[in-house]
Amino acid sequence: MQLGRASSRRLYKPSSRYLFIHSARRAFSVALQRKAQDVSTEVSRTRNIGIIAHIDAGKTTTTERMLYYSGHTRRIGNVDEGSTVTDFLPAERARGVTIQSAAISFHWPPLSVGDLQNTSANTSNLVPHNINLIDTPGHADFTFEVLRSLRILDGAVCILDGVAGVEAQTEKVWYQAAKYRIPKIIYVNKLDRDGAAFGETVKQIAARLHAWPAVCQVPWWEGGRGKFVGLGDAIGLRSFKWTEGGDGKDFQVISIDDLPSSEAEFALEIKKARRALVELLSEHDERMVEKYLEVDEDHLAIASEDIMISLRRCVLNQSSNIVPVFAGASFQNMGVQPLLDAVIQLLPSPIEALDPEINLGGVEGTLSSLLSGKLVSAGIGPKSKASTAKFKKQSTALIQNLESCALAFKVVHDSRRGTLVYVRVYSGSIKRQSMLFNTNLQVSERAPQLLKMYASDSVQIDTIPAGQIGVIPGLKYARTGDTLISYTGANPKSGPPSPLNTLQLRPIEVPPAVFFSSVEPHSMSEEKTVKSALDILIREDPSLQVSEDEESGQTLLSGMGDFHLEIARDRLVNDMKAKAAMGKIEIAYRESILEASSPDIYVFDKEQGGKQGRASCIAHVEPLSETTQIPLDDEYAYSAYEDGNRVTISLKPTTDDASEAEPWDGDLPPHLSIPSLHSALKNGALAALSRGINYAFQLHNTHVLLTLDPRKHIFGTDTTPAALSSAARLATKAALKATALENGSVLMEPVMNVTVSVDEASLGAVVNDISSSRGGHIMSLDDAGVTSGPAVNSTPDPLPRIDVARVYAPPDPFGPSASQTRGQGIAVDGRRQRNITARVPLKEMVGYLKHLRSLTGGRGTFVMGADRFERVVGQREKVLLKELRGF
Ligand SMILES: Nc1nc2c(ncn2[C@@H]2O[C@H](COP(=O)(O)OP(=O)(O)OP(=O)(O)O)[C@@H](O)[C@H]2O)c(=O)[nH]1
Repeated sequence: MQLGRASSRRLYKPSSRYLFIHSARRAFSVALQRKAQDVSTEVSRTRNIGIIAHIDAGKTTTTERMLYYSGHTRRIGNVDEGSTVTDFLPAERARGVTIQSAAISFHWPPLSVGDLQNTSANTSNLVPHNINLIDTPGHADFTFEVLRSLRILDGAVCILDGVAGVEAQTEKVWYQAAKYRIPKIIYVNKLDRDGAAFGETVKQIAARLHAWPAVCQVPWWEGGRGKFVGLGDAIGLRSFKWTEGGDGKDFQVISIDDLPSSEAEFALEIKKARRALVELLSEHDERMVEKYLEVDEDHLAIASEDIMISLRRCVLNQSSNIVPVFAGASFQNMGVQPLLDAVIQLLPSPIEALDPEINLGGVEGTLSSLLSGKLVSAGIGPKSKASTAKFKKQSTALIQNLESCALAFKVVHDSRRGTLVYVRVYSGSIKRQSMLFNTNLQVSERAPQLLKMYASDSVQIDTIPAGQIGVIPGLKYARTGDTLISYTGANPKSGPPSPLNTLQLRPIEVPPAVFFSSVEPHSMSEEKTVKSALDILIREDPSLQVSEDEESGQTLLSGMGDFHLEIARDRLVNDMKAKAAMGKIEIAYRESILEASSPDIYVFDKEQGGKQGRASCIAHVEPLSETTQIPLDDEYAYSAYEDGNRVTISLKPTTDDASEAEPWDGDLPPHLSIPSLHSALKNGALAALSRGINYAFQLHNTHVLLTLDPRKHIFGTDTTPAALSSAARLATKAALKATALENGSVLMEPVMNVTVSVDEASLGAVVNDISSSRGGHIMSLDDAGVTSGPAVNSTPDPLPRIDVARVYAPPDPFGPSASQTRGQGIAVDGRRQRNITARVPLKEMVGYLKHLRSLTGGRGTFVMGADRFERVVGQREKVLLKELRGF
C-alpha cells in the first residue's frame, strides 16, 4: 500500500482529526474520453476482472457503486428498482437477477481532469487504472455463462453474503476459478444486516473454500455492538468511517492512534488482524520474514507497502493459497472504494496473467508457445518428416503475419446499436476496418467500428490492443466463444493459411442441455423472423441449442435448466417480439446404441438450392467409451467431442489393400479446404445424431467415424460443402438405423449433482426424501458451518484442506449465539447449516424447491448442475417409456 506510517503522519494533520479526501465529480467528458484512451492502452495499468458469487450476494449492487465512485455514472442504480447499468436486459431488471455477463470499463482511481479528483482510499498514491469488469450471473442455470467468463478473466472478486456465509454456488464457481488458476480476493458484503457474522464467514472461507483467509479489514461495529459504521484497515493501521445515509463518497480516514477511547477494543482488533496477517504472510513468503526481522519482530512496524507487496506476491503465486479478505455493505455505500484499491493493488495485469490455452489443429498448447514457434516444434502440422521440416520453415513467416488474435466472449443484441460482439484481445491489436477470420465458422468479416463501453456510454476507438476488452458492433457471424484472428495477406475467401485457420483460444466445452421446449411460429409467414430471432439467441448464448425435429417438423430449443429456457422465452417473445409460442418445458432424454454398425457408404446426388450437389462418404457408428480407439493416424484426420458424442473424420484413400494406396497429397478443388471438409462432414454427422432411431431422442455416447476418400468421393465443383454435409448426415443415419434396429438402443436420463443446504433439524427428513422418494444417491454430508469439526465424507475438490483452528477471525458481536440472546429467538440463516451432496435423476428434481421448502420450514436451498446421462433400467425404464409414449 502506498500510504505508509510516515506518510500517514503527514496526511493526518494534528489539528484535524478526520481527513476528508473526497470531492464531487462530474460526468464522463470529452477530455476524460481522451485521457481514458491513453490509460486503456497501457496494459500494466489494466485489470480484467470478474465478480463471482452466489445468487443475491450483492454483485450488481457492488458494481453499481464501482461505476458511481469512478465517475462513470451520475447516480447509483438500484437492483430492487430495476435501474442498474449492468442488469440491462428487461428480463434481468424485472427479476432483479443477473443473467448475462455484461462487460464494462471504468477507471480507478478516477481520472483527474479539472475539478475531478482522485478519491481512492489511498489518495493520490495510486495512478488511474483501466478496469474491465465482467458482472456474472449467480443462478446455477447460468453456470456456463460464469465458466465462460472465467476463461477471459485475469482476476476475480468473490462476493460473499456476510449473513449467509459461503453458499453452494460460490463453492462451485470458486473451484472452477481455482482450476483455471485465477487469482482472487474476497469481499464480505451485507455487514449492515442483522445476523451478519464476518468472523464466522472468514472461518467458512477456510473450511469450505480451502483458502487461507488473509483478513485485511475488520468490521467496525460502533462501540463494539452497535451499528456497522465502517472498517478497520489491518494493512494501513487505520480505519474508514462512512456517513450514515450518504452516497458513500465522503468517508473519514482515521489513524488507529486517533480513534476515540470508546473504540479501544476495535483499535486492538485492528492490531490483532495486522499481527495475524504478518504471520500468515511470513509462512508463505520469505521476503516478509526478512522484513519482520528488519523491524525487530514488531508486527506493527512493518511498512504497509511491504505488506501489500508481499500479499500481492502470494495472490499471484497461487501455491500459497492465500486469499485477501475485505469487508463492506455495498447497499449502504460502505467499503467499495477500499475494495477497488485492492483490485488494482492485488490482482494481476494482463501481462502477469496466465498464458492462455489454445488448440491448433487438434493439438493443445499455450498462446506463447505458438507465438514463439515451440508449438510447431512440439509436433503441430504435417506428421511426415519432410513436410514437418518444410512446415517449420514456413511457420516463422506464418506467425509473423498474425496481426491479432482475440476471443469473442459475449454477443449481445442491443436494440439501439444492433449486435455487439465483446472481444478480449490476446495478441497484437485489432484495428478498425481489420478483416477478421473466424476460425470456428471459417468465415471472414470486417470490423467496421470498435467501441469501448463505459457504463451505458460507448466511445469509438481505433484499436483494441492485446490485454484489452472492447466491443465490435456490426459483425454478422461471430458468436460467443469464437476465435477471431487478423492476418496480413489472408486469402479473402479461405482466410489465413493452415494451420493458423484452426487456431482456437481457450476452447470450452458446452455442457449438455437437459431441458427443451418446442417453438411454434404463430403462422407460416412468421417462420423466417422467428428463425432469425432464434439465430440471435444462440449467437448470444451457446448453451442454448436449436434443432429441427425431422419427423414432426418442429423447432426445438434446449437449455441448461427450466429457468434458462424461461429467460430464453422472455428474450424471444418480449424483447425480440418474435411471434411464436413456446411449448411445455420438458426433460431432454437421450438415446444410446448398444453395438457397432458395419460401415455404411452413402452417395449423395441431388439438386440443392438450384445447384447440382454430389458427394459421398462412409460412416461407421459405435458406442463411445473410455476405451474407444480414435484413429488419428493420417495427417488430415480430425476428431471432435461435442455434446456427448464424438465425430472422427479420416481423409484417406480407401483401397482394400492399404499398402497399395498411394498417399493423398492434400490436393483439393480450389473451392474446398481441409477445414471446410472437416466442418461440413462433422455438421452432417451431428445432424444425424440429433434424433435417435427408436425413441427419437438425441444420441449420446456415440462415436461416428466418417471416411472420405478424396479421390473417389469428391466430384469436382459438384461437391459443395452442403453436399458433403448431406452425404455425411445420410451415411451416419443409415449406420445408426442398421445397428439400432438390429441390436436395439437404450434410454438415458440426465442425472444431476445436487447440493442441498438445510439446518441440522431438517437434515434427516431431507436425506430420507432424497434417497427413498427420489431415487437419489447421497454422496456426502458436509458441515456448512465450521464449529462442529471437520467435514464428514468430504466432497471431491481440487484444493488441500485447511486447519480452521489456525485461522485468525475477529469475533462476531452478532454471531448465531448472540442473535439468539438478542431476543430474536431464531438461528441466523447460514449458521449451523448442513450441506447434502447427492446425485439425483433430473425428473425427480422437477418442482423440488417447493417440496424442500415445506420440509425445512422455508429455509432450505439447493443448487444443481448436470452431472451425466445414465442408462434407465428395469421398472423405471418401463414406467418412463409408458409416460413418454402416453400409453
Ligand atoms: N442490507 C443489504 N442488502 C444488500 C446489500 N447488497 C445487496 N443487497 C440486496 O441484496 C439483494 C441482491 O443484490 P444484487 O446486487 O442483485 O445481488 P447479485 O449478486 O447481483 O444477484 P444476482 O444478479 O441475482 O446473482 C438486493 O435486494 C440488494 O438490495 C448490502 O450490503 N446490504
